[in-house]
Amino acid sequence: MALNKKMHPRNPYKTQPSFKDLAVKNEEFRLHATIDISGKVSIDFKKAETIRALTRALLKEDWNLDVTLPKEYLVPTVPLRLNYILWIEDLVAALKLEDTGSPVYGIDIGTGASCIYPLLASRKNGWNMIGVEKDNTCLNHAQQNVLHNKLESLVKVCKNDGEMIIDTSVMDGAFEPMPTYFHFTMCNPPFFSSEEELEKTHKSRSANSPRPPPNNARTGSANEVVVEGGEVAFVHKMIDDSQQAKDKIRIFTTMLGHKSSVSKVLKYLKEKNISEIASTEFCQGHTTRWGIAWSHVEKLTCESLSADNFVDQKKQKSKPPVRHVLPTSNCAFKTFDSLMEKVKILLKNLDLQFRCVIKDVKSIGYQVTALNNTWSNQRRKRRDEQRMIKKVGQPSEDSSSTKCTNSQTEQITEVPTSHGTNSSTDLTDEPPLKKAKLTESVPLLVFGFIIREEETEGDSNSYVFEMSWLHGSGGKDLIHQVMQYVKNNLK
Ligand SMILES: C[S@@+](CC[C@H](N)C(=O)[O-])C[C@H]1O[C@@H](n2cnc3c(N)ncnc32)[C@H](O)[C@@H]1O
Repeated sequence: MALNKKMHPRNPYKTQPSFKDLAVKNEEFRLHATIDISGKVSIDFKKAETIRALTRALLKEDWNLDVTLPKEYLVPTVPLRLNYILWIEDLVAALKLEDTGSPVYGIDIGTGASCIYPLLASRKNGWNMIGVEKDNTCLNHAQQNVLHNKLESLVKVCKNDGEMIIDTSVMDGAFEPMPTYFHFTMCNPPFFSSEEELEKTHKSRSANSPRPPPNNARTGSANEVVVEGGEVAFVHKMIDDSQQAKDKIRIFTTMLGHKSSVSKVLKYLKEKNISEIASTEFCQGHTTRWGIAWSHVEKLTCESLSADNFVDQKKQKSKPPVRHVLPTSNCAFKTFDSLMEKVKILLKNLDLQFRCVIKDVKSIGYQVTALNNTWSNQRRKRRDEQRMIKKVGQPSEDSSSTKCTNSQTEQITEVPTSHGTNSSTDLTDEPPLKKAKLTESVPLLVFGFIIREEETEGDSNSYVFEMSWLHGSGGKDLIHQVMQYVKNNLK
């Protein structure tokens, strides 16, 4: 799996998984792995069985999902599926749909035999998902996969046998209580218009094509990947259907398999007077896919949903993250858990909204939102505060600006934060996200913040901090300031 740097910043497979570790942990995968004389473990991506074993192993070992992938059916690649889910996380977060306090509800159109998107989205984020499927065999397998992984309270599988691709009747009674609306739809549509096109695409890339032959074995039945008119016709129909579903679903999204389809779909959205549009690329290894999102919510003024802005966002994302490496030997926090407690205190002190998006034993990733700049001029604010204390003889009521030095953080655990009722004595609780209307102004800064412990040569490990700008009115340079604040307060 040649993975590249253009993956979503929070995609855990940005760093190629160790096949050696996977082979040690997972017996089924081990049977497909070979080890060379230098001890390097590799696999043959041209064999469908091997791809299947790899996907099953990653789902099992990284996501605790035991998924049956029937022969002759599409084998989903996990890094790509995550790239799509992570993008939806960004859309949901940037639109503040989550902030209404209700759980997230989504619909996966054409969920396939694996039911991969609902399983991953519910396991990873606790989202409530409906997987819709037309093909009976896929439907049965999808249902079994949900039951086998005990996710039936979060994932419902529904048959679609009507003409509509987006049919809101699947929402009726799926969840109790019924949500007022669903947050999003997602779809990996059949890409091809005929079996000939499918064959041609595959062959043209293997013989005299200037493009290199596909690295991976082809998987999937014609039923799954072929539809009349191909993906463009399928998505156009989905756009038409979305008009009728606009009161019940906030964002509609789809993946596209051909670059040439992107401009056609964007043009169609414009023709339908849909102005709230976003697009992105999903990059993983040698394969690129495209994502399109649209919304019918009127006056949905969120810059992350505008196509132009999204292009900028993409450019920003491809820039390397701001990084800080701190050897554990130079750090007061000797365990990863104690460091994380400290980081959370720092984020809370700055009044930043944050939610965990990836978690592992030695790594954690947050999406962080700043509505205001609370990190600049901390020293001056502290001096003013001290002067006030001396003058009045007691701390001022707004003590939030005094919460930033190491010496004070231990007391902070007893001090109510400016979230009002949220006294942060329990540091494991993340602050609740503030309620916001969809039309509320754009945040100053939204960034991904990954902290992990890395093995380094010698006696001590290092803590690595990475901040990746996502969007926000203040521009990307602000993350340097936030990183500086974190550095200053971790000494
Ligand atoms: C390319 S596969 C995607 C499977 C899975 N979501 C994945 O990403 O691996 C497309 C799926 O959509 C299903 N499908 C095609 N038309 C559909 C429709 N109108 N409604 C629901 N599912 C449909 C196919 O049966 C197939 O399982």
